[in-house]
Amino acid sequence: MTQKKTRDPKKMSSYFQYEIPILAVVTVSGLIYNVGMAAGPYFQGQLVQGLYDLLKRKIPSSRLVQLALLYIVVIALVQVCRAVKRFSVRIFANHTSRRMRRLLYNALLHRHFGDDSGSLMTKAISDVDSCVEGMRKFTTEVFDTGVVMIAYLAMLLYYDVRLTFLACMFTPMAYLIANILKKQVVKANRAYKESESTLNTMTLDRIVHAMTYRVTGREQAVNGRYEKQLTDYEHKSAISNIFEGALTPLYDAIAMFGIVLIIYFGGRNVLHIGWKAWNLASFTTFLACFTNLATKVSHAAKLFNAVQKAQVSWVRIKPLMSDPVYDHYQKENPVINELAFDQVTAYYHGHPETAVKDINLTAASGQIIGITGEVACGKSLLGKALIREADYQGNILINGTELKELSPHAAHQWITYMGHDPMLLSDSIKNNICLGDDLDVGSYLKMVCLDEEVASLQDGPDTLIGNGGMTLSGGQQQRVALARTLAHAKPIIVLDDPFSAVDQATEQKILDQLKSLKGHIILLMTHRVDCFSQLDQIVFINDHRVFTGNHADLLSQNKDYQKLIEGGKHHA
Ligand SMILES: Nc1ncnc2c1ncn2[C@@H]1O[C@H](COP(=O)(O)OP(=O)(O)OP(=O)(O)O)[C@@H](O)[C@H]1O
Repeated sequence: MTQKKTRDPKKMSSYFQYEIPILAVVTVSGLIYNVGMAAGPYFQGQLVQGLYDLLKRKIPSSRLVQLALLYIVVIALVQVCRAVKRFSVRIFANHTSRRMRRLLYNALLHRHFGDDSGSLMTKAISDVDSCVEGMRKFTTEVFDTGVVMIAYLAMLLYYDVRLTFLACMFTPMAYLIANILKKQVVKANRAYKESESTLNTMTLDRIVHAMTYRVTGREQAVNGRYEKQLTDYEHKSAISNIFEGALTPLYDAIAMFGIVLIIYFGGRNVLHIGWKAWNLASFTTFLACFTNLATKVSHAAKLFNAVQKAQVSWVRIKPLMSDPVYDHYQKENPVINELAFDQVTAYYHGHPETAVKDINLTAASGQIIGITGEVACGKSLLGKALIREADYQGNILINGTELKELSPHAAHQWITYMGHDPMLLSDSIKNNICLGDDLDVGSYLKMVCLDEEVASLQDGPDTLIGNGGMTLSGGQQQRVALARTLAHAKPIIVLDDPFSAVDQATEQKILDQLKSLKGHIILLMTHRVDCFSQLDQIVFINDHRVFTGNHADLLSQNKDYQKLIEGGKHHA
């Protein structure tokens, strides 16, 4: 799929720039809606005046009905614009959320964050949500607060300049107080977010290491620490909520003082002893406009809170938003003709004792290579050498080019890797597979025989799977990870033990799907050797050495391989 390159993902303005067309719709509908909102007080005033005139028999009742109908039509139009605006803002937020998530997933795919990547990403995703929510509120409130306030203010000034200034004096006062309290709101929110984050980490740690803590007698100490953190979290969340919840009514109350002045001076205007000569309509319109304006002041404070919250989250995700590696990829995957290992000796960095020697293999497009051997013989090592997480001597050649001569970005165009740990995100099944791309998730679920199981879930592919995919079984987690790998498959696919948690019948079905893939070389590291007779070549690692050939030849020539196969069959 094509995705426009993010200009500077570390700048928040870039995310607005991308959505200029939809923001244009927001602007037009937002302006009509909010300027139209000022029509409400105008019509209310006219209706009050009309009612008064009707009672005094100055106008016929049909005139009032006409006015009421016109009011309904105008309000209906304004509401249509409101719906269009809200819908467009949602689209803007969805696009932005997708773009940010995509960058995060990209960072996950291409950068090493240690073993904690899954939970790091899960926290980052929740930050993206708060950040986008802040951007959405900002975009909404620019119109619903900013524009509408200008419209109301213009109306007030039109009716009585002096009274407008007098009554509106209290509005800047509310802002001033909001500004003074700003630091406290941010501080309380930051403390709350930090406490929440620590609690999340501790919860995860408590679940993951529950057994270890129990066995080593540390369970009580851990529980104690956890309870303490929970109390801290409750305390900080309460303070943060008090700041957020209590401030709005305070701003409202201050801003509403102006009403007293309007009733007094406006009353004088109606009695024709004030600054202006008003009728009932003017008084009602002025009062309604002011009340609406004052209410909007509190929205401005809300907007400020939302932006502050978004900023806290943005600061945390910003470092992850850089380097959109995806954008360096070519649109089409390159074509693989041959992958060759030529006299390769591979070993983990700084651990020559792990070396596996004599790796010689030439694989062609469309082949599946089975890699096996005893436990801890170095099967993963071969895949790790390909993604440069392990060292090697000799040559690994992709279409004749030495792997070490390729830049990390270029190398990434060639290889997709699925390791032991599925590293699933606390997100939906669909998002875990698509990682922000527009893909037909159904076809990938089918490839890994997960389509029926997912269809039976209440939300189907949109089902949320919890941290690390904990609401799924081990086999399901493995198949979601495999679907993700296949959904982003490059010409060389490395699958390290992808079937360890699935039954043999399912394994066979998935293997049939893998066999039907065109244009790939698949390296399949596995202990499960029953399918080996169906594979194109076998790499057998034994005692730090590698033997390559087809299954039948190895079986007849290599006694250790024979033993392994017999053992495998025995265990199957
Ligand atoms: N990052 C590492 N650094 C150093 N040594 C490692 C590292 N990872 C694994 N090893 C060691 O290297 C050897 C080969 O490990 P590797 O995981 O490649 O084997 P494997 O055949 O894939 O294992 P398994 O049968 O468990 O899948 C083992 O002795 C292991 O302890």
